[in-house]
Amino acid sequence: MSINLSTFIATECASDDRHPVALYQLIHQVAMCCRDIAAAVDRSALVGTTGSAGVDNVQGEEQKKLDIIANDLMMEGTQTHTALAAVASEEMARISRTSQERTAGQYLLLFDPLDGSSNVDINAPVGTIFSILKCPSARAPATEADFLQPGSEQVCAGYAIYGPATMLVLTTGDGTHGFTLERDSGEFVLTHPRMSIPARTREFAINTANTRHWESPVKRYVQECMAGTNGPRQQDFNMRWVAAMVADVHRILLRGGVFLYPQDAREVSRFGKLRLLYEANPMSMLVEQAGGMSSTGQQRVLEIQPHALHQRTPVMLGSREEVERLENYHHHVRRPLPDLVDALRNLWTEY
Ligand SMILES: O=P(O)(O)OC[C@H]1O[C@](O)(COP(=O)(O)O)[C@@H](O)[C@@H]1O
Ligand SMILES: [Mg+2]
Ligand SMILES: [Mg+2]
Repeated sequence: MSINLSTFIATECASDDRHPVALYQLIHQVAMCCRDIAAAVDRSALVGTTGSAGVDNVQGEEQKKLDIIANDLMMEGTQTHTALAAVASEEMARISRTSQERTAGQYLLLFDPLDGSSNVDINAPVGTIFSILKCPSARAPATEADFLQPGSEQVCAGYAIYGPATMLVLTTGDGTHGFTLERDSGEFVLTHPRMSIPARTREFAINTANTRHWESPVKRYVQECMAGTNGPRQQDFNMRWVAAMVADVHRILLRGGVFLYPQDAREVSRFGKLRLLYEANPMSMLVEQAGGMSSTGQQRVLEIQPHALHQRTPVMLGSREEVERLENYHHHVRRPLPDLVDALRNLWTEY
């Protein structure tokens, strides 16, 4: 007998003494928003919603029409949820407080409404990434500072992938579970319980067009993979890059591999490309819950203390042995005054 998302949530909820029912209701609501976004992506070529919206977002990146539509669907679908105090999105400069009266035990929702949105116009996979945190201030209106919690504080992380099939993958800290949308019934059906990333892999994912901008540990790692059976790794590797983090991470959850978006010499002021709070943190929790690892090369992603809502970070995640190897390569390189360099870089990002 198949288990759908509602049944799964009811069962989890009944056996969970860590989280209240309200959290599971919120997760279900976010899943329904993802279902609406899947439908919007599905019909985009038919109704003229592919292409650029002609404006930039807060990150200075071009917004696609579907970035805005996906953001609106998430906002509209969650605004009235009583368990939600405030929302932060890649597409919004500031946080948005919900219309709910502030009560104790509410949550904060963070999301990247459409990840990999440049794939929309070529009918390649895109997705939605989300993260849920407890709101620390019980009575006062939620503030941006409330969102600046390390990823280890997340109570739920997940993504939806809009590919040949729509899937929802989520964790509340007890394994990573995948559901497939059955289009006729509109139900998410549990198809991938307790996903598990193999510790070893021979597949890596990185945008090699940026090779000349990487730091030496990443150059070394990729060169060794590319050297194949003739190199120090003595085995051939395969390379994949979908240019949508959801799709690359999804592949890793299903068959292993390692995904890298490292620090880039061109991006000193941005300290990596991917956003910590609504890309790197949720993906890191999902990967760790599936037995993998996630690191900046220097530290566990989930232990980074955020200082800004749209902060960026280097990310290396996936099969444990490969991420450990990457960390070792980074630890062998002496960085000049690393703390001072990081502090200056962070200040630059913030102002
Ligand atoms: O185009 P690049 O530099 O290869 O970057 C691809 C990366 O950028 C992202 O598309 C960023 O996500 P957004 O589309 O949400 O901005 C990741 O999903 C992906 O891994
Ligand atoms: Mg993204
Ligand atoms: Mg996006």
